Amino acid sequence: MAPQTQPVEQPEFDLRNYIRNIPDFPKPGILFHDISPLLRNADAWQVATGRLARVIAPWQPDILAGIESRGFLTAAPLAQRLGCGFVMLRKPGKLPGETVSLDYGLEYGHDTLQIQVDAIKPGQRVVILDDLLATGGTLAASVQLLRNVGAEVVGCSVMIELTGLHGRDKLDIPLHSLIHYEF
Ligand SMILES: O=P(O)(O)OC[C@H]1O[C@H](OP(=O)(O)OP(=O)(O)O)[C@H](O)[C@@H]1O
Ligand SMILES: Nc1ncnc2[nH]cnc12
Repeated sequence: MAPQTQPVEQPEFDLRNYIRNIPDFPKPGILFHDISPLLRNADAWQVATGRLARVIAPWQPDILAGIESRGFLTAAPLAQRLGCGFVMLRKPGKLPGETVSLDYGLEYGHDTLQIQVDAIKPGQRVVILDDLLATGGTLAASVQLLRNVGAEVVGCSVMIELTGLHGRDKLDIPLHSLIHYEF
């Protein structure tokens, strides 16, 4: 087996080359930004998580919260790397024990996220991670849900931001994104 090379962080390493853009998925008119090629390329994944770690570390979080399901992909390994705890924000009916829920509006319809009531100790500093910011409804609801259980939400980070949907306008905390598309 060839020795594993240490991926070097190069500013010119363009993560967009590892995002596959698929028209009309899951519905006509949606351009789906698929992160699967990035996840399966060891160098691209190292570069992406390294860049995320450098942004998140100065926020000095105690906890990284991942939004089901693609938010788990970055939140769990980064929590381990940064010495933080990892907390799950899940879709309804998945978490055992006492939970707190928040309903939020989507472009069409609504959705719900849940957290375990004892997931956060009062005042713990939390950074929220997800794969993608579109309308911002999911992240804005996550901020509120975490505040409802006592968190101090100090920032959020996504791999992809769709700037044309102005999701960041729904947030009152710093948002960092690695890659931008208009839609
Ligand atoms: O900014 P918004 O308009 O709220 O949309 C962004 C959300 O949509 C996707 O989640 P999805 O519900 O598809 O879940 P998944 O990660 O389980 O595929 C994505 O992973 C974000 O969580
Ligand atoms: N355009 C998009 N691509 C990938 N995931 C999404 N989640 C919401 N909108 C999305």
